[in-house]
Amino acid sequence: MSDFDIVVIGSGPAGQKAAVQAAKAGKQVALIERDALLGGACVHRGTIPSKTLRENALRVNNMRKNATLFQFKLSEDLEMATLIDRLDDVMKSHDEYMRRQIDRNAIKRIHGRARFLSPNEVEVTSVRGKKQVLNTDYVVIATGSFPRKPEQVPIDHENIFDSDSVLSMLYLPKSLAVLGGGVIASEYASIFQALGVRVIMIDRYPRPLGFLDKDLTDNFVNAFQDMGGVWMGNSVVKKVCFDGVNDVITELEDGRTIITQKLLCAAGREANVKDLDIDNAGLALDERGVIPVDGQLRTRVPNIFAAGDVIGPPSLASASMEQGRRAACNVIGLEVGSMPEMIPVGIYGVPELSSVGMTEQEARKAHGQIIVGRAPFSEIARGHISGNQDGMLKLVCDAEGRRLLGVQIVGEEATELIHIGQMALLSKSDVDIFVESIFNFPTLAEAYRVAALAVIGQRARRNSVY
Ligand SMILES: Cc1cc2nc3c(=O)[nH]c(=O)nc-3n(C[C@H](O)[C@H](O)[C@H](O)COP(=O)(O)OP(=O)(O)OC[C@H]3O[C@@H](n4cnc5c(N)ncnc54)[C@H](O)[C@@H]3O)c2cc1C
Ligand SMILES: NC(=O)c1ccc[n+]([C@@H]2O[C@H](COP(=O)([O-])OP(=O)(O)OC[C@H]3O[C@@H](n4cnc5c(N)ncnc54)[C@H](O)[C@@H]3O)[C@@H](O)[C@H]2O)c1
Repeated sequence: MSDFDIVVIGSGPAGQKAAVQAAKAGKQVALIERDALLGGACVHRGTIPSKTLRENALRVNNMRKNATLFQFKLSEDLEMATLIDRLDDVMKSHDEYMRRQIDRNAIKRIHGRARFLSPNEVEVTSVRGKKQVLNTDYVVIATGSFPRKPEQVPIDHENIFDSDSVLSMLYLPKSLAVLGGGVIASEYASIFQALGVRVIMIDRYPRPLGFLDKDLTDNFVNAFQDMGGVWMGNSVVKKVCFDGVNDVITELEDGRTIITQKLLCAAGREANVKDLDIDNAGLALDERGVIPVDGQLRTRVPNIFAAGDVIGPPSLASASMEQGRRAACNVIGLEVGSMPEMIPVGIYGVPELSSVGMTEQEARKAHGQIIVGRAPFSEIARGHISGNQDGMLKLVCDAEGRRLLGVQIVGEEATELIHIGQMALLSKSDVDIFVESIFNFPTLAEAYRVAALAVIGQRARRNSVY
């Protein structure tokens, strides 16, 4: 007899949803978390902390933009704690809500470090060193990821930080080098720049966020540079060191040297299996360094499933939650099919960026001729009212100008607005739906209508030519 039907390791977005789904189906579930608080990287070191800092950065940015209305200057030596003042409350309320949810679903919550003894036995060691062994029919691994530490970057969490420690800085620095041009780097670089820090972003690629539509990344780089930030593309970091006094020295492979007060290293993440002894369960990482799974999220060991960052991209809280839920459904035998292919991306930089479906470049490659309609927020009444005129929404359509292929948005509310386009894409609607439907006014959603009219105008011109 097993102690549990399912043992879930990790209480981040993937583990939480897996445990709740399995318990709701009447299974005996244990959720193991090594941290004192529930929620994983998403709540404690990632999504929620960075977005809390961003809220204050947006306030500062808005004050600066409205300098004629307010006499505004950030105080010298501003403590980071002031800038993330709401974070403790946000994290505690999240932990409380998760605890209540776990308890009311009769999930056994166990705090301790889990490791496999065999495919059906998980040993948990508490902080006091007490060990217990859980026998289980199934396991869902949801242990997430941790920041990659490149050899040449000696992260000391005092001068040279990673994304786990960057918010533990005591004071807002005067200058910051950000190593990386991915999502974490772009979010933090633009947030700190909006707060008035002199930020230099360094990446080996020519532009940041290379997977996004070029219009969006151009807009992001321009906005970052307009705030005073420096983007250094095509630059490989060779060595980083603290000078022992005040500054961090970053040497590039081309011989250039950058001196800043602090450095944030955001050079990717690695699957977190350090303590799990996965080989005892018959598992191994693949060549990408993640736990490989099939379309049902099952590993090569039949009773073990995995979900979230530990299985690799897209490495998003949003996708991890759904993977967790689906992993549990597959364990139980509830029909859920495979994961949706169309996953939106939301980047909470300053400005905000969001994308779903094809970029303009991908669509041109796949379809040759396409029609693109743009709506600058400066042409939208709500943009004028709220002072959000810097954004843009772009609809990417097929050559006929009918079928929607993708939606790309930059500017405030981009991550919310994208879902309208996502629903249109999923329901395979023609672009005309945005013109034939009536939206609330004034809203930024009007941008869909304006961009659709631009597409329909080009379609009409094209048809009259042919
Ligand atoms: C700075 C930053 C910002 C981000 N912003 C966003 C965003 O805006 N939107 C978005 O969708 N995604 C965002 N992400 C990504 C998101 O945080 C992750 O995709 C998500 O947290 C992954 O969820 P998970 O459940 O797989 O793992 P995690 O959230 O990493 O949780 C894993 C849990 O497992 C526990 N654990 C690990 N090993 C063991 C063990 N041996 N025993 C017991 N417990 C263990 C850990 O303590 C942890 O609590 C961001 C990430 C970072 C770093
Ligand atoms: N809003 C969101 O959805 C959100 C926010 C943050 C993080 N995340 C997730 O977290 C994951 C990790 O993000 P990340 O930004 O750390 O990783 P990443 O892999 O996206 O980017 C790392 C970057 O570092 C650069 N780099 C590495 N070593 C270098 C060197 N020596 N010199 C110059 N450049 C170097 C790489 O070229 C790359 O562009 C992402 O996959 C993302 O899905 C999502």
